[in-house]
Amino acid sequence: MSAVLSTHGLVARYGDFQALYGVDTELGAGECVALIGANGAGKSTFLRAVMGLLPVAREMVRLDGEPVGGTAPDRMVQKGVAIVPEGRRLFTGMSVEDNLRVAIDQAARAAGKAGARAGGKGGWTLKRVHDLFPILAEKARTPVQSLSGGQQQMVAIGRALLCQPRVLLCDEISLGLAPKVIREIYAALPEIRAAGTAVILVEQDVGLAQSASDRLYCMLEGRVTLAGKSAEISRAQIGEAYFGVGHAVA
Ligand SMILES: Nc1ncnc2c1ncn2[C@@H]1O[C@H](COP(=O)(O)OP(=O)(O)OP(=O)(O)O)[C@@H](O)[C@H]1O
Repeated sequence: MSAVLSTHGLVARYGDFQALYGVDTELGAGECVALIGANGAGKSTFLRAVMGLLPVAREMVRLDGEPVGGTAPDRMVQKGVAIVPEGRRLFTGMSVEDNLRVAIDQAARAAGKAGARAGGKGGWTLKRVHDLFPILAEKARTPVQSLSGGQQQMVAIGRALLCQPRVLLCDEISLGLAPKVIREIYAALPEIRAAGTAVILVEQDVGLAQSASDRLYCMLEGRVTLAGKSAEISRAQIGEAYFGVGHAVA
């Protein structure tokens, strides 16, 4: 597999506390990889470390083979990596459309063409985001804080897509949402991948993670304890990797 993104012995710390202990992963072009694991396993830390939100050594993260570890997040966006962060982090007080336009402007600046329409590799435009999540067109003028959690998540995903990513990092996009809304959001994944964007999904719902992904990694206490094709991994294997030997997932 030629990896679009890979990590090599990725180590991350919060001060004296070590949260990741040498994490090796690979993400193929257009692939969807799920990252599962119990609370505190290090999943969000992994995404933060990849995105340049935590200091890591250059060689520990590669994008198309180029060492990019520790590159500032705005530069990572320019290089084609976008994140849907835990908690969404929308610009409250701004409308749905203005939230999305921030990303369009950012992508245009990154492309060095002032005022250019979003025209990066993924070709994501406001219209395509509206096609993906029609409710965002209906609510274009609505302040984001008035939206439901699911609608806010759609804005967060749309905003990330408008950065024209080749790699999309999603942190717990189903958290706190109703099953119907989760299905709507996950239904967008095939189209995102069809646009050539590879996805890393951090997901607490193991069944959802497994069904949505090509491959998965399970983490426990800052280490990868299981890696393989999602369709081939058994619940017993996941149970052991998730909690340590001797446990099972329901
Ligand atoms: N800002 C921080 N400062 C110090 N320690 C942190 C910080 N953020 C996370 N940690 C610690 O790092 C470890 C990994 O946390 P992380 O948030 O990456 O886990 P996670 O797998 O994403 O779990 P969750 O599903 O709860 O978000 C945990 O022990 C957590 O307490």
